[in-house]
Amino acid sequence: MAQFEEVSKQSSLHPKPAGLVLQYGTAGFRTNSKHLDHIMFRMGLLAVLRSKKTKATIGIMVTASHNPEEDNGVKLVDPMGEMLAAAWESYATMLANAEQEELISALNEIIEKEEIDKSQEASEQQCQSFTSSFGWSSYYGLVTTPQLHYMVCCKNTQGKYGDATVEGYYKKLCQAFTQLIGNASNRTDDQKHLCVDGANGIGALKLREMMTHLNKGLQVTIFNDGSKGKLNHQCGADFVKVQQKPPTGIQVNPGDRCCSFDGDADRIVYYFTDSQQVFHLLDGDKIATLISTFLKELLIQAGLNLRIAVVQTAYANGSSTHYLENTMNVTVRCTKTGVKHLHHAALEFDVGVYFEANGHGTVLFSKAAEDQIQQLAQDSSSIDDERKRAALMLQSTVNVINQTVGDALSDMLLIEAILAIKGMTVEQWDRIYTDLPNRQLKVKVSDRRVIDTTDAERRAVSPAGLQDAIDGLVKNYRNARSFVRPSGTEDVVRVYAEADTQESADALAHDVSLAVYRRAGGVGEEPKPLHSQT
Ligand SMILES: CC(=O)N[C@H]1[C@@H](OP(=O)(O)O)O[C@H](CO)[C@@H](O)[C@@H]1O
Ligand SMILES: [Mg+2]
Repeated sequence: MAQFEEVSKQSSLHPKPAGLVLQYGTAGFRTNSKHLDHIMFRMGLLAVLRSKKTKATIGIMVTASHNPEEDNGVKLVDPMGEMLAAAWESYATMLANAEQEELISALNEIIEKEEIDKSQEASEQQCQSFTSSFGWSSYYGLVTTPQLHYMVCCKNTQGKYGDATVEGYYKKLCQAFTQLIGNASNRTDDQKHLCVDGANGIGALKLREMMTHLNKGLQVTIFNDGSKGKLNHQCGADFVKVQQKPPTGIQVNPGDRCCSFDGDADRIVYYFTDSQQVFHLLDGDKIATLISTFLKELLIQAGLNLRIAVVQTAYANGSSTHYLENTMNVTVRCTKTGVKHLHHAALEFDVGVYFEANGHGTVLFSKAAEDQIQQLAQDSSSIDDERKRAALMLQSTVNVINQTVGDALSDMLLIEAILAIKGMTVEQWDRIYTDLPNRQLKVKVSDRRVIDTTDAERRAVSPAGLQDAIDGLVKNYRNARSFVRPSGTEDVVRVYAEADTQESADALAHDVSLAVYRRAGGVGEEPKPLHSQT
């Protein structure tokens, strides 16, 4: 058929480097940008098929996220703004790795398996979309990843979620924020002030745009705004979380409230240094705790009987899980690493707060929850002032949140509003519970797939004996926990350990790294005791 000839011709202009094999991982394809030309072309093809299948607009995001500048990535966004459906991830991998001459049959295989309409009319449309720059319905240029997710959802819900423009996004979020902080008593300029590390990425530019809609409800100083530093280099949310220290390029005075975005602004972590110059990190777990506590209190005040839960991964600090379950009485679920797993689990509740410890997260409200909140907020009859006020705050909270995906800008507005309403300082927030000291390490092995895990990645089922070894090591420390899993985005095995002291956490992480090295085919030098490794 004509369109396939055209695809063949075009694809030869974007050849696949010989021998290159890539996998659509946790966050799409990601590698050095030099090797991604054919991937971009082929993901355009896949997006057309996905759009045909779902009869909806599909998003394509090109981003390095939290990775170094020379890396890049591409991922597709499904109709409601969620991550690409799992079955299609394997189609993406198949298309990406097909040799030039296999590309058409790979496309045909997808078309057949998914029963995509091949009628004449559909073929003509398909042909047009295949060949005319893949038929972009909108090209948004530079936006944050969550802004794209948001706009895809707006497009496919005929504007019910909001206007499918960046302007519409700012208006919706900022209006909700302004309404929310109407509930905060008079704040000083100091209390309104926040230092933001933009990771030299798109978040810095977009925050600056958003500020013009905020009407002085928040004052920010933006560091690492991309005017000189390199993307994610010694800065950004991932650096701050993993290194447990402030980014370079930011002036932090004791007590200043600071936050870092990652390069595409879908992650956020907060931090401050105290008067002793000690650094305190408020990561995804502390954020989930702050938000879920706020929501739970409002639900009680509003008299709404809705099921609220927090979804975490095995990387969540044990103290956060303990606090949520035992002090807050909130249901906690643990899923595998990767936002799509958390998102999926959060959908099972009326109010599902999900955060990875690294600061990627959001809140999902069920249709029933939104309806009940809305009804109560609009009820002008008999409900008392407290219930009404709580319902209105819940309504604004729903609107300030980007439910499609974790969003640094939206999360930041919500956190700032909660702190303002509660009159809470960053130190008070930090004192809600104390993190268990922890350590993350990486071990290189010849094939990380030899490690298979179960129980939301908390236990290794292979290679034989590894889990027993880990269990034995954990027993040597107090309040200790450790697990290992193959990374989905890097060619390493990740080791996590926590214990009562930093020394113990470091020692346990090292012990477990050695066990992985010895039992799972470690390559290179044996892991050395800590402080020589990061
Ligand atoms: C420990 C950790 O932070 N892992 C990250 C990282 O996945 P790995 O599979 O661990 O490489 O990148 C993912 C994509 O951004 C993110 O979802 C996940 O949380
Ligand atoms: Mg990111």
